[in-house]
Amino acid sequence: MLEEGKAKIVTDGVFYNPRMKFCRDVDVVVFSELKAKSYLDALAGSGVRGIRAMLEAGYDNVVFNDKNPKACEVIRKNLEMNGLKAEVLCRDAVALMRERKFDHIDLDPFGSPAEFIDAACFSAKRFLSVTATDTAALCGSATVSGLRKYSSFAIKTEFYHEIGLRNLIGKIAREATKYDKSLEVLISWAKEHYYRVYVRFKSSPRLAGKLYEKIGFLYYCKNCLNRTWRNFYEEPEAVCSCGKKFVELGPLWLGELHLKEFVSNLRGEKSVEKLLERIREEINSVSYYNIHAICFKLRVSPPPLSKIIEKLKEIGYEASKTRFEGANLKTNADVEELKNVILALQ
Ligand SMILES: C[S@@+](CC[C@H](N)C(=O)[O-])C[C@H]1O[C@@H](n2cnc3c(N)ncnc32)[C@H](O)[C@@H]1O
Repeated sequence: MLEEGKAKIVTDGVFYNPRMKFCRDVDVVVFSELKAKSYLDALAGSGVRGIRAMLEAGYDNVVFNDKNPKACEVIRKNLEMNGLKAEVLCRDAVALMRERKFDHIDLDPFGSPAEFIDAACFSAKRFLSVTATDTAALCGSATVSGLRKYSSFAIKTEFYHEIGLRNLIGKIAREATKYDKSLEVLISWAKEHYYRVYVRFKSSPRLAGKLYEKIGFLYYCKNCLNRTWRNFYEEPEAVCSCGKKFVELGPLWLGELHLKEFVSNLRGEKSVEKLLERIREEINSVSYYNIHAICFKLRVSPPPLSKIIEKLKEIGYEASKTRFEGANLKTNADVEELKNVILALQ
């Protein structure tokens, strides 16, 4: 028997990844704030996510689903062991989500969530939370997989984590609008081998059309590392100010990666709070700069990140660390201004 949070679980050979504990720790903090009226753990495995939602986030109308009969047997055992009662279904998740609606749906698949997103956007009344572990397809390392799964073009850049997260949200947003749903991103993050996104839907054909002001293309210059972005209603950009052609990445989500008011209300234990703090600090900008990549171009050694941020702020720009792992910063200064700051710090 294992213990995770307040849950006691057995796995009996059914999938359970202890490395995802942190993800579920954040879940209980986020779910407590959502207070959903019904919840579908669509790809439940051992049921640990839904069980923790019941024990730690006050969720009481929970449906567990997994197409693997062995998983369903384990979920029933785990519910009983934790003194809980809930409906357990052994269905194909897509078929189930086409038949029934839920206030909150969680998708936590093996690899890509792509095949489930359409039905989840149809079925989820208010909230959808999604994990993706096919980071190569999302972030541009596997361009053709990204096209196949997400109908979005990406190449490997030095800000690939953000491309991956924006690619995933972009897919959810595009699938939602055909059901006349708009969305806002409550919180999202990238860690190790996965991305995690929580969105809130709003039904409105007008707002669904307006959502394309937050979906579009990022233009990236491999020569000088400049980037800019345009939404679907704006004229595309072809050439960088350095004279080289831009590479066009997308469609991607260009909107906020979290909702300030929502994140400011969340409180977690130490490691969760560390992530929340980084998210709260991060300024709103579509892509981060990786300091090592810029210094490599400039053939200089990287100054401390905090010094660059301090200097940018001193001369009137916004600047912050990011939620993404690595020597990254966000700023409203353009790449040439950032390069000047780095050179001045040598
Ligand atoms: C990554 S595991 C879920 C892990 C679990 N959510 C957790 O937090 O530990 C994915 C689960 O999805 C189930 N699954 C895969 N395809 C499915 C489908 N089309 N419908 C329902 N369940 C499916 C698998 O049997 C597997 O148990």
